[in-house]
Amino acid sequence: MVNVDCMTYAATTASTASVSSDPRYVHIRADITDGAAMRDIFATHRPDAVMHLAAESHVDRSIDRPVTFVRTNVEGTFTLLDAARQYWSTLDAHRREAFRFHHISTDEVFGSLQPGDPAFTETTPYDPRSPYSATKAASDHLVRAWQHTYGLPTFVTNTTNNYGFWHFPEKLIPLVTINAIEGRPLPVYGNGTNVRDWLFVDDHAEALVLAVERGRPGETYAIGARQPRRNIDVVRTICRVLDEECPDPAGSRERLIHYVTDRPGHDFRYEIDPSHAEAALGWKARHDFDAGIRSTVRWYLQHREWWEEIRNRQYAGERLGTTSKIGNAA
Ligand SMILES: Cc1cn([C@H]2C[C@H](O)[C@@H](COP(=O)(O)OP(=O)(O)O[C@H]3O[C@H](C)C(=O)[C@H](O)[C@H]3O)O2)c(=O)[nH]c1=O
Repeated sequence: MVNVDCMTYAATTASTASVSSDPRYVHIRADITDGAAMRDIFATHRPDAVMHLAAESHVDRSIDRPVTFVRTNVEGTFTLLDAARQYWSTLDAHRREAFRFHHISTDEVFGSLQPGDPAFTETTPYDPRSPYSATKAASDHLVRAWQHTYGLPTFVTNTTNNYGFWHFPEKLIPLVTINAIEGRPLPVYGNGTNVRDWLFVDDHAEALVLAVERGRPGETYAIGARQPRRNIDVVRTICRVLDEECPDPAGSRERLIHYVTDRPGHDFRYEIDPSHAEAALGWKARHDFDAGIRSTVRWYLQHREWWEEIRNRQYAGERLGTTSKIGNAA
C-alpha cells in the first residue's frame, strides 16, 4: 500500500506515525507534480490503495502565495490521479475492483458557518472561500470526476482542524504553544470568537486507516470529534495548561494574548457532524480536547530542539502565523 505524501502536516503526520510500523504501508515523500516520478512509484510498489495526503495546507500562506497551492493541490492531485489511473488500468479485474484511491481533504471546502447553523455533513454544498480551500475543493472535484468518468475507485474524507504532536508551528495551536513557552505575544486574529472543531491527530489517523480499508468508491466521509471551540478559548486553555505544567514567575501566560488584525476573508466557524463516518467506518474519536491539549503542550515542552530549528527560519523570513504587527488590534 502506498501513502503518497509531499508537504502537508495535519493528517500526514498522523498517518505516518500510526502506519509506519505496519509493513502493509509504505510512506513516500515525493513531488506529486512530477508525473514520471509518480508513475515510477506505482510501478515499483504496485499498491492496492493510495492515501493521498499531499497538500499545501496553511490558509495564511495561501493568501500570500496562491500559486504554490494551485500547483501542489490542483496540479499535483491531477498528476497523481493520472498516474494512478494508468497503473490501475494494468491490473487484473479482481485487483482493479479492490483498488482504492483515498483523497484526504478538509471541511473548509464547505465554506463558513454562522452561529446556530447546523454542522457540515457529506451533503453540504461546496462553498470554498480562501485560495487554500478553493484548491482543495478543486482537488476533491477532480478525484470524484476520475471515479465517474474513468471508473477509478476513489473516495474522499473531509476533516476538521487537526492538532497534536509534530504540528508545524505556522498553525494556531503549535504557534501559540511555543510562543507561550518562550514568553512571546500570542496573536489572536480579529476578536477571537471564530470557531474551529478540533480533532486529535491520532484519532484522525485511526479514521483514515479504517477508511482506506472500508471506504466505498464514490463515497464521502466527514470526520470530526464534535469539539468546537472559540479561538480565544483554545488560547486560554493552552495558557492554563502551560501555567500548570511549567509555572512562569512573571504570572499567567494569558498576559501575552494580543488581538491582531484579522485574516482577510476569515471563515467564521467550521464544525462537522461525523455521524455518517462513525456508522460507516465503525470509528469514533477517543481523545477529548482538554486531555489532547495537555499531552500536546507536554510534547512541545519536551521537543524544544525540533521547533527551535523551525522557529529560527521565521527570523530568516519564512512566514509562521501572522504578518501583522502585534498590538495592532482589529
Ligand atoms: C495562525 C493563527 C491562526 N489564528 C486563527 C485563525 C483560525 O480561525 C484559527 C485556526 O487557524 P489555523 O491557521 O491553525 O487553521 P485554519 O485556518 O482553521 O485551517 C486548518 O484547519 C483546516 C480544517 C484545514 O484544512 C487547514 O489545512 C488547517 O490549516 O485560529 C489566530 O487567531 N492566530 C494565529 O496566529
